[in-house]
Amino acid sequence: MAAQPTIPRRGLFIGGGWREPSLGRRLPVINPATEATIGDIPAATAEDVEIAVAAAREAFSRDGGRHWSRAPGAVRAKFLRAIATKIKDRKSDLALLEALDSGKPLDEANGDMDDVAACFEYYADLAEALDGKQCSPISLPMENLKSHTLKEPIGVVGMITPWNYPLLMATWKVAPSLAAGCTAVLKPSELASLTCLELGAICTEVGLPPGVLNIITGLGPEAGAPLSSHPDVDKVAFTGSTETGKRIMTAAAQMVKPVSLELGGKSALIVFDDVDIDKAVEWAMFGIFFNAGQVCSATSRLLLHEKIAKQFLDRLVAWTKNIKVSDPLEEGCRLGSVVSEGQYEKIKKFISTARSEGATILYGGAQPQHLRRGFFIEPTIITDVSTSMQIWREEVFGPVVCVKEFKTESEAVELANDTHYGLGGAVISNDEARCERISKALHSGIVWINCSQPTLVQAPWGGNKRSGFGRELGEWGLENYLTVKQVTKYCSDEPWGWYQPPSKL
Ligand SMILES: NC(=O)C1=CN([C@@H]2O[C@H](COP(=O)(O)OP(=O)(O)OC[C@H]3O[C@@H](n4cnc5c(N)ncnc54)[C@H](O)[C@@H]3O)[C@@H](O)[C@H]2O)C=CC1
Ligand SMILES: C[N+](C)(C)CCCC(=O)O
Repeated sequence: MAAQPTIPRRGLFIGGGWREPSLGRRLPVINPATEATIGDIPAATAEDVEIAVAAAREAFSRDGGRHWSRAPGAVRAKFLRAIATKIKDRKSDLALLEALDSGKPLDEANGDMDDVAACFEYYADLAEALDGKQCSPISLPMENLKSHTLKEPIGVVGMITPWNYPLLMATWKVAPSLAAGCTAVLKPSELASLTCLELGAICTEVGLPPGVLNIITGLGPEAGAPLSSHPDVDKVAFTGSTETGKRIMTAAAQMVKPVSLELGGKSALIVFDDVDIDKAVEWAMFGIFFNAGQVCSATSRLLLHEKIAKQFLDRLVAWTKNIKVSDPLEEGCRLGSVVSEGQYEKIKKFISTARSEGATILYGGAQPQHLRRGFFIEPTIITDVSTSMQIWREEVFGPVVCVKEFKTESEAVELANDTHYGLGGAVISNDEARCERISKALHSGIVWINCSQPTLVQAPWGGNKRSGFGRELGEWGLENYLTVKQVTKYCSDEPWGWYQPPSKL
């Protein structure tokens, strides 16, 4: 097991320095794998939100924006690359903090830190490329007018992020918004804020201009709500539950503030009868057991062709029995604890409701015998599911997959689309034409073919329906934080000629 680090005691990161929260309150940090309190984080309130937003506003307009918001993208790129380098230098201690804070396996947390660094580097490149995209001419059918566009940073961004990928989900917002020239106030989840606070320390080390990124930890209603309704915040970017997303959108609507929302999901993985069963089983597991299923795009509904269903489930159970469920820091751990007691209770309730509604718990469903402390739940496979059951309809956000069989391709698509959500979807088949057809037929923002979950920083990420709107990552992620200005010039020597000139007499 890795050595337990000291948990840094941080304040709120505002205006380039650390501040105690105005009301002096702090929240405990609980390691969900041991239930031990391992530290605390500041609890910001509306007073702190005021100060943080003011710092971000000042940084946005400092010196007319010469040093940040209107500076060449290359200037901002330098800082983003420096942050990436520091993340890489501190990879193992950040990963350890994140594993202790969230319960995810250390191997996963290490991978997340690689993704964080790669995301900062990617948007450094896009910040540079942005300079070359300015003043792009618009083709017009007349000679006397010329138009071009300017892409400008949207302003001060409020970011409210979840606990499932604490630093990565923050980075998906911080990196592109800073690349665009915005300044920001980040409010990570109270359930896992440690690595986001360390990002503050890194910003200081790389000399990021004060106020460009401010990080305030605290509870949703106390710190997140005043941020989402603040009149001086120009945009809110949110990842989290659909319920909170609705509240944020309502608050932002009062100021006609744009929002981007990356919300829940109930994604389906469709497996046809022409596949290599073991390969498909592994993807099905990765789709729902990775990060203990606490993934917005988790393929939590498994649709199996009836011809292979029995054999597939036998193999799925055999593979699942083999998953190492343990303390996240143990070598080879593949399933850690879920993030909190609240989440643990919620998942257990989902399982008991499924049982009482008549579904079969084919495997798992309880706390593992060997882990009596900590919020661990066995990887769980549920069959005999009907489309009216809660387990089919609602997001569990835990290591729980529900299974249904289908006979035909159209039935599979209909079942996959039978949800209010629209984030991800996946199909496994050796028939390429069928995979193409299904990728078009699924009502979701992301489709995986012959896999589930691989995520590329270059490719757009986001959902439809109640999974939200707006796209993160790729060039779409940068556009999220830019506004397009039209500049039109009259360039004829002739007068416009609409009104009669006054008589010269
Ligand atoms: N799509 C996703 O990535 C995520 C989905 N979820 C879903 O949400 C369920 C509940 O988890 P929670 O942690 O409670 O998610 P949540 O949506 O309440 O929390 C996400 C963020 O929103 C903030 N927040 C909460 N209430 C707020 C408010 N009124 N105004 C502004 N910000 C607010 C939280 O402090 C946190 O930073 C999970 O069981 C899961 O189903 C949770 C986290 C991530
Ligand atoms: C793709 N992955 C697993 C790295 C992140 C998913 C994002 C989310 O759960 O909100």
